[in-house]
Amino acid sequence: MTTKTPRQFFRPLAIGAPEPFRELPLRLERMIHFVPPHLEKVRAKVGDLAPTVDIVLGNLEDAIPVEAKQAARDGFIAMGQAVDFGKTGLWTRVNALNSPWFLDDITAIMGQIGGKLDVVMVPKVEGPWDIHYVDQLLAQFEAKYCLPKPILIHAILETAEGVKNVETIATASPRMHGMSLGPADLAASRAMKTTRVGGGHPEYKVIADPTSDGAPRAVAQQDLWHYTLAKMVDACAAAGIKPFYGPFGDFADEAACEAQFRNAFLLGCAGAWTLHPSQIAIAKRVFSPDPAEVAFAKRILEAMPDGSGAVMIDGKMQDDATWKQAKIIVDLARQVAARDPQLAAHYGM
Ligand SMILES: CC(=O)SCCNC(=O)CCNC(=O)[C@H](O)C(C)(C)COP(=O)(O)OP(=O)(O)OC[C@H]1O[C@@H](n2cnc3c(N)ncnc32)[C@H](O)[C@@H]1OP(=O)(O)O
Ligand SMILES: O=CC(=O)O
Ligand SMILES: [Mg+2]
Repeated sequence: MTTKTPRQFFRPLAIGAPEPFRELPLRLERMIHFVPPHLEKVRAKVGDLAPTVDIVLGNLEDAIPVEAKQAARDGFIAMGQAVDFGKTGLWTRVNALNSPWFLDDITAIMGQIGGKLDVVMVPKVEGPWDIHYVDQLLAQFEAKYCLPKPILIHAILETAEGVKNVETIATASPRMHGMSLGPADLAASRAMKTTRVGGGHPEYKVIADPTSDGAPRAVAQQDLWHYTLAKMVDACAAAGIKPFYGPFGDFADEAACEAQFRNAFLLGCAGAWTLHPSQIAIAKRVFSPDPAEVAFAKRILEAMPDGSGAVMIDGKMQDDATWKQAKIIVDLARQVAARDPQLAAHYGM
């Protein structure tokens, strides 16, 4: 595939548009909280909700009824204008590029709250061509409305073709913020035989060989999403952008939601989507590092002030590589501590 030269890659795509970021802004993004903005009752509480989450996202795509598409767009704009989001990110998930609503979504939002918007989440991204189109369009709106900072793009990985092209999507533009796994649409795209929004399936398992005594055979459920999540994490990490787990639809099963989120956290994800207020505490718990892990990581950094050599701590060998792992945990804890005084106390920061 033909790619731009490095200098061209970082050039604004419209005269008067701001320079693309060379590095992503450093932001704590443990949960992307989805708000249905066509519902006045929910919108009215966004001012109280905003300080309790890292990102508020106004959802315009799936889950918004066709007859409420316009109300959702208008509601998101009204909410964006009315609320002071402070340090909380303001995102929107626009309708898909092939839908009758995308162009009006982006035109209205950029014209009215482009200056407050941080990230546009683009669903059903199939390849870099989708990112290039949105990239150019955003640059034109940024120029038209003299916006001082670039708006970032977050892609949802939720089609088989998108998964095939994940690496070229991740590197399509300096505007790329990150990517979320969309297990519901991806399941449909792959013709998986499930009816769930994320999580495991009891029938996706391996079974031990039969034994001569006929004892019950051990069975272990496998993770349906491991392959895709790992592929996405590598593509994002290599491109210097952020991977996220997406939605977990069974609100009543908090333990399964927590397990899904924790697998994503351990594998390298920065956060996950929260679809219901009950999932906010789960995401906060999972995507803020464990205080005991932070304490151990601090001991590694203290034992190896310049990050080199080898030392033993509690019988375990530490070297440059564990120092780097420890630094990731301590840096994240610092970000969390700056936002959450209670966790700051637990971390001793
Ligand atoms: C596969 C995908 O694309 S996933 C992404 C798309 N899906 C979404 O965005 C769904 C977002 N969530 C929602 O729309 C709602 O949670 C629903 C419609 C699924 C369920 O809503 P309800 O039936 O009202 O749930 P429930 O009765 O448990 O809600 C409890 C309270 O939380 C509020 N609430 C529910 N979800 C949210 C939310 N996402 N954000 C803020 N408040 C919410 C309700 O309004 C209700 O408030 P009240 O006590 O003042 O009446
Ligand atoms: O949009 C999310 C999904 O899982 O589909
Ligand atoms: Mg989807």
